[in-house]
Amino acid sequence: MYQIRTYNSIAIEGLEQFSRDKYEVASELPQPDGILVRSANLLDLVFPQQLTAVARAGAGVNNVPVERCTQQGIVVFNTPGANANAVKELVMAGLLLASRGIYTGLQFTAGLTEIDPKSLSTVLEREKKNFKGQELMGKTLGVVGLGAIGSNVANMALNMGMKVIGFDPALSVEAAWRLPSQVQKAENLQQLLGRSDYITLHVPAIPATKNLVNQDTLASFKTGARLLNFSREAIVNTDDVLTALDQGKLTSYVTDFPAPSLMGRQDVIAMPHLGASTREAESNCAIMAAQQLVDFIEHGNIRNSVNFPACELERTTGYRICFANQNVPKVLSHVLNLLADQNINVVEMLNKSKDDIAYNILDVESAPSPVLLDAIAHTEHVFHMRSL
Ligand SMILES: NC(=O)c1ccc[n+]([C@@H]2O[C@H](COP(=O)([O-])OP(=O)(O)OC[C@H]3O[C@@H](n4cnc5c(N)ncnc54)[C@H](O)[C@@H]3O)[C@@H](O)[C@H]2O)c1
Ligand SMILES: O=C(O)CC[C@@H](O)C(=O)O
Repeated sequence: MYQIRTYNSIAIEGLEQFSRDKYEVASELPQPDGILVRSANLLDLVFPQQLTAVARAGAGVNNVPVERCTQQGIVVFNTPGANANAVKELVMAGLLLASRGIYTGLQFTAGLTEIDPKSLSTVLEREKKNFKGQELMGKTLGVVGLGAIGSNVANMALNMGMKVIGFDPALSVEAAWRLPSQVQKAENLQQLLGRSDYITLHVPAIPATKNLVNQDTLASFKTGARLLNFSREAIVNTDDVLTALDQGKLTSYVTDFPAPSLMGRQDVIAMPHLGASTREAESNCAIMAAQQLVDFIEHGNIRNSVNFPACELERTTGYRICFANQNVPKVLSHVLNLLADQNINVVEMLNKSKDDIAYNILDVESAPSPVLLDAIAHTEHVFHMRSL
């Protein structure tokens, strides 16, 4: 039996991907083969010896120690795009909340519980001037990060009659194809910031994006701009945003990742990390993460890993050897020689690399002996090996 340890509540549709005759799935398992996680912080977790994979049911992997996983031969998966629509829809709500007096207006009407019913309509009509807003149509939205979410947001904004300008220095070819041609491409971040009435952030939390919005970049914002952060808290310097709000440089800040100092302000719309909290997104992410785990644990196939190369081979024989090694010459040829020395024929093989890591799947005609497997596992530069 394989063991899968869950670190958050995972949608049932995902858990159903693990057949009961092969898997034990629970939140308390000491020696898991795989981990399934959403936002739980694994940064300080000591990984058990036999752990081979961590699957993040979601996009951001800043809660997983990816580099340490790589060093230990642990494959980290995420689920690109699986919750993008859910986030896009909440960004749409965020744009409206930043534009109209919805939030303050709701607070006002909710406070009218004691009012004389006969005067209600008079009071509402008299006070509504306090909650006047502006329309989105014709305004410019700056989208920072044009991946799965950013490109969806760009599309949605165009459909709402906004102009859209985008910035993404590492846009993938796939994401570029998804992007509507009407999205203007900013040459740099400053150009985007200077032209946008609304700015929405859709970048990963990585060292390069830490404090992306800070005192200096805020200086490039249009006076009165509105900022939306559905990415991560670390991307924005909260103190600098508070100063910009106090000085009127920013009109409002909508965030799914509020810091304590933002609470209770009328110009901050703070949400409790709700971006991916829809039935559909939770189900999509859980199914995708679970299927990727199963395919890796049972067949060694790698799809949507953030630290290992994509490597998928349909099974051609009953004996499969998978191994990972530092991406240096002669490792694969050495392993092939070991197999040849034992008269083991390779029927199909795939070798892929990503940065410093190479990963190999070898389908062989006959069963490799434990001694041979041991020799492969101890080949110089090989740091992970499984016989499946
Ligand atoms: N609020 C939520 O619940 C929620 C849900 C999903 C994702 N997220 C966050 O949103 C982030 C983006 O998600 P995604 O699915 O669009 O990921 P993605 O990988 O598809 O897109 C991220 C894009 O950001 C770009 N990028 C990286 N650094 C950049 C920089 N300095 N400037 C501009 N662009 C840059 C990348 O090239 C990529 O195209 C995630 O990493 C996660 O932190 C939040
Ligand atoms: O699991 C969640 O609720 C949030 C996931 C989200 O932050 C992500 O990065 O995909």
